[in-house]
Amino acid sequence: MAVYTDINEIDLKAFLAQYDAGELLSYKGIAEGVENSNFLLHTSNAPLILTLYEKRVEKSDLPFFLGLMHHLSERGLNCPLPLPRKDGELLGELSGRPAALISFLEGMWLRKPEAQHCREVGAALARMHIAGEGFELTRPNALSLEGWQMLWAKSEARADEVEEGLEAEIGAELDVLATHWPKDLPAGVIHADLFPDNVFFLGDSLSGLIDFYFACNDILVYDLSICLNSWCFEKDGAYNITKGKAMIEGYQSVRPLSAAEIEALPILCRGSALRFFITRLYDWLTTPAGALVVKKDPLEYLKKLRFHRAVTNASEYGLIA
Ligand SMILES: Nc1ncnc2c1ncn2[C@@H]1O[C@H](COP(=O)(O)OP(=O)(O)OP(=O)(O)O)[C@@H](O)[C@H]1O
Ligand SMILES: N[C@@H](CCO)C(=O)O
Repeated sequence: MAVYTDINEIDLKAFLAQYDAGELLSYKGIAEGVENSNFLLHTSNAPLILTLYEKRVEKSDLPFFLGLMHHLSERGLNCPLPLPRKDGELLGELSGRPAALISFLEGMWLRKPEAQHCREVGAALARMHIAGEGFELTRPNALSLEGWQMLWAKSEARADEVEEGLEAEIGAELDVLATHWPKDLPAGVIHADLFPDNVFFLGDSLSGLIDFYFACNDILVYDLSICLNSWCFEKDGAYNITKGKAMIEGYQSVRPLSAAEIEALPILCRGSALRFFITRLYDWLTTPAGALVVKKDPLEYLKKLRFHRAVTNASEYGLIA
């Protein structure tokens, strides 16, 4: 559940008075999500999402995230649009936390995506990469090689509590990734967390992308590797090559991949599997028992990492040369 910070009606009304958002009719906390506190507001104008940014989001990064949503939305990508206050600022404060109002996107996320949905996600991801061109702010990826090393340093001593032998296995994996991580691939703004719960569909049509709070500048095709990891494996841990093929074809229908990007896919998939393994492991070891948030299973990503380690060629993901 993700309402870490509670709000009261008096403060909320005072907050809303800083916007042209209409009169407050009702509000309720949204249980989904793990990072921030989200509320759905009904006003005499349009419905809105109120987000209170919690501890893992750096306040100094918020102009990047909110500015990016504005930039992408202006370029025709369907994503939430931050509402400016009457003084033009996109960011305010409520209950002692940085807070923003963003437009409500219709749709819901798919619990059981099929290959056709993966194709749409691939195409939408590529459209996002193109729409991100020209965005003037930059943000390095805090969760790339260096960030993984930092989180690992805080977790490695207890890793074997989760599975015997992990300390050695992940230490070796980080060394391989540091040595072989690609350096000269096309880069730009990436979403960096485009999991199924961050993509909305209306029926079978993709209606929008949400949750840009890990967005950053990095290798574009690394973003595709994140989507292959989060959309194209089945619950039993098996890679679904039909979904992978559809996703890559969808991506390439908008932004064809270069030979160098294709060649790098297996190592990028290893990196992105490790990224979610490490953040989940850290949360697993540090979230206090009894916290309201549902902890995500790090071992799901360990399995995926092991799968990618055995991949020798991008064709094993369904890519047809
Ligand atoms: N613009 C929006 N329109 C409609 N619903 C939204 C919007 N933004 C967020 N939500 C709702 O709030 C939920 C949580 O949002 P979000 O994924 O951004 O939270 P989070 O705490 O950053 O989560 P996580 O990083 O775990 O995905 C979404 O699943 C969705 O139900
Ligand atoms: N998508 C991430 C969590 C939040 O960003 C995960 O599944 O580990």
